[in-house]
Amino acid sequence: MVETERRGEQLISPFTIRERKESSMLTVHNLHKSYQVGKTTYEVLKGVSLEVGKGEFVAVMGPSGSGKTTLLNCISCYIPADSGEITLGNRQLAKLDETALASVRNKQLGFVFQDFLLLDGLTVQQNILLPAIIGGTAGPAMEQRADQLCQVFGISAIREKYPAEISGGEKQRTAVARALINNPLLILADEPTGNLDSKSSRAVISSFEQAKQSLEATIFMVTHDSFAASFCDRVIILQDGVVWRVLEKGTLARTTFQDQLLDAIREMGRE
Ligand SMILES: Nc1ncnc2c1ncn2[C@@H]1O[C@H](COP(=O)(O)OP(=O)(O)OP(=O)(O)O)[C@@H](O)[C@H]1O
Repeated sequence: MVETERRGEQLISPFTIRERKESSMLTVHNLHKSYQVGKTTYEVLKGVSLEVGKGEFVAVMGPSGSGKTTLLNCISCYIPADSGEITLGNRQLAKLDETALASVRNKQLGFVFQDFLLLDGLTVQQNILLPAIIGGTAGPAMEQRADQLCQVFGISAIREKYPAEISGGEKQRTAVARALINNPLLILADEPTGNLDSKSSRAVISSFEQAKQSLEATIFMVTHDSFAASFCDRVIILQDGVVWRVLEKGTLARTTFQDQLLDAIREMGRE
């Protein structure tokens, strides 16, 4: 019998997820995660299943406390899930030891954080090379890749400058270039437009679009921002630790897709 689970209005079949695995960069299957606070156990992820295909730009939205950051932290290998499967490329994360997980974090994942976390004492080029330096792969080939990334993101002219000497938009593009230096399987972005005005948010999203188009990057972004999410191929909405709905952009205009997202969020609030 084919096992299915009803999550809000969405019917999820584990077999649908497995069938699509061939082109998947990330597969999350029936993920559970609880936190223990004193004697109380809080179940935060209650069976999350989702899939991100190679070259897709996917957002996760949902109300505060719905489990978005917890999900991201499990995928990032920062916290262990209680049960379920996370597969990155063709590797199941639960089967890896600490050393292998550290290597996945450094070489196969790229991170973009809300405040970008550039190191003030390093130039733009050195910041971009940082994951390669940490991973022990820095050298002429990586320096060449850093130069290529600077070209892709239009920051070649400022590569010898320090973060204090460049604009906010240039910092954001540097952070996205850094996330791509190791040619990761997946970029994980946690509220990358969270503290930004609309012009700077657009700059971040343009960097992701550029990464997707020029470098076939796969991007998984947690956001509260329907404007940022409306540029994505797909938006996964979490509610109370489960996938409530998945919206596909398809051929819709960005503004129409954003309206659909806002309608869905309003509908969720009425339930
Ligand atoms: N380390 C922890 N220990 C105990 N409870 C936690 C811990 N981290 C998160 N939680 C709880 O788990 C729930 C989900 O948190 P999470 O940060 O994943 O939600 P979120 O959807 O990212 O929220 P937000 O949009 O506000 O960032 C919340 O109720 C939170 O208080």
